[in-house]
Amino acid sequence: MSARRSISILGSTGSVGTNTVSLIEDHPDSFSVTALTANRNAVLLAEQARRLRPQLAVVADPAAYAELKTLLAGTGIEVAAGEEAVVEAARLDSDWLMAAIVGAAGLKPTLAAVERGAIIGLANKECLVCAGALMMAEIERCGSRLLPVDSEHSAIFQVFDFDNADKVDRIILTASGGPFRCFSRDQMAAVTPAQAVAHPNWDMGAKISVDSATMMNKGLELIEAFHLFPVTAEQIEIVVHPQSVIHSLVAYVDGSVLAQLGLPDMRTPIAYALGWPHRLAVPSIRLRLTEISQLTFESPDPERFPALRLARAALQSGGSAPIVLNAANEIAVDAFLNGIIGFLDILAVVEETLNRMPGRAVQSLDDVSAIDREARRAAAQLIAYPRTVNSCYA
Ligand SMILES: NC(=O)C1=CN([C@@H]2O[C@H](COP(=O)(O)OP(=O)(O)OC[C@H]3O[C@@H](n4cnc5c(N)ncnc54)[C@H](OP(=O)(O)O)[C@@H]3O)[C@@H](O)[C@H]2O)C=CC1
Ligand SMILES: CC(=O)[C@@H](O)[C@H](O)COP(=O)(O)O
Ligand SMILES: [Mn+2]
Repeated sequence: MSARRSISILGSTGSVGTNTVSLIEDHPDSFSVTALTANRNAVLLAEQARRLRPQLAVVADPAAYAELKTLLAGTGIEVAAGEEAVVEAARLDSDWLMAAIVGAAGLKPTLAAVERGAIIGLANKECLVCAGALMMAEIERCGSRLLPVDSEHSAIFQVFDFDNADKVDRIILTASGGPFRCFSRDQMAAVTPAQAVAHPNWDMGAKISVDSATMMNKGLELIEAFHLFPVTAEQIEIVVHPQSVIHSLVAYVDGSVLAQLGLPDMRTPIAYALGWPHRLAVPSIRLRLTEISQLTFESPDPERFPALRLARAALQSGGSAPIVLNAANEIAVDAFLNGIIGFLDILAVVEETLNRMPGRAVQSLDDVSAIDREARRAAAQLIAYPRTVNSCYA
């Protein structure tokens, strides 16, 4: 790369965010940093800001403002707080933005960056699940560019022949199967949050780790793939591949199947998007085929992992269903992590919320926001849970 690319990171203190920061620090001549945002981890955000010298550092939670301000006093870095300030951070002029907030809370700031035509590295799959059609239309309208960061979608992006999309037979999304791949339903009933977040291959934030354990992550990724690539829902197949080395595949009409392989390390898909259309060097990551004893594949079990059925049905219904699926899942996962409900209750809450909310059309972001709020309330009521975390609009 010749000129330095200016970068903003939404969710810089999270798992994807810290990997992005570390890649930027490994390539000081290639990048400068414009804005960093977190929810409430002011200590880590301030450390990152002192090293990367952004114009602006923002915490979404106003309660963390005083701490951030104190920690960055005298640095000349502007400090702000609140959801609107996160959106303002996304609006600041940068070439490239990493969307790595977790949940539907990432939708509004990501759209703010789309509107100014930025290149977006998209980790936050929930915003495509909730507002995929609206978001893709905005990207087209505003001349923005979406680069998938989710490992499977980065893999597909790298091997999908967009000039011959009609020659694609299907996309094969790989799934690790998560920590409970071989558990019976009875065993799953007793698992703890600590067991659920212990992913066998990937080191990720708590919410996505639980999603991997229920396989709702793959359900969300099915919907994400539908919006990112010119294929029908029926052309997206899910295959369990416990080693997470083949990150996904594209099968063509002539029988050729192209795959992207790599170690299960998010720095690879993040580096691909950060450097795009060039490739960044990440010398510490090397896949050595002779060190891998085997690559295996299985069909997913719909009985033990009902998330796959629910997500596919929501995608096929369209309209409000994917928004309800996502919102109920966010509430249920949060309740599980806080010890309010059991692991199997997560999908029971999602299914019951979908049953209780009649499907309706979605025409605008206001519709998305209203359905999201209603679904959070419905799911929280089902479990008498007082929180409605991470709404796409407060
Ligand atoms: N982790 C991974 O390897 C992968 C993640 N993804 C997707 O990327 C996204 C981020 O995942 P991950 O990094 O694991 O998540 P983490 O929980 O590790 O990090 C989330 C980040 O978002 C911030 N945040 C949380 N809630 C809010 C909010 N309401 N408003 C503003 N900021 C908020 C957090 O701040 P704070 O630290 O202050 O709480 C943190 O910076 C998710 O959508 C996930 O599905 C996709 C593929 C792989
Ligand atoms: C790293 C990444 O992209 C995650 O979404 C990962 O794929 C989770 O693994 P599974 O959902 O396949 O268990
Ligand atoms: Mn993924």
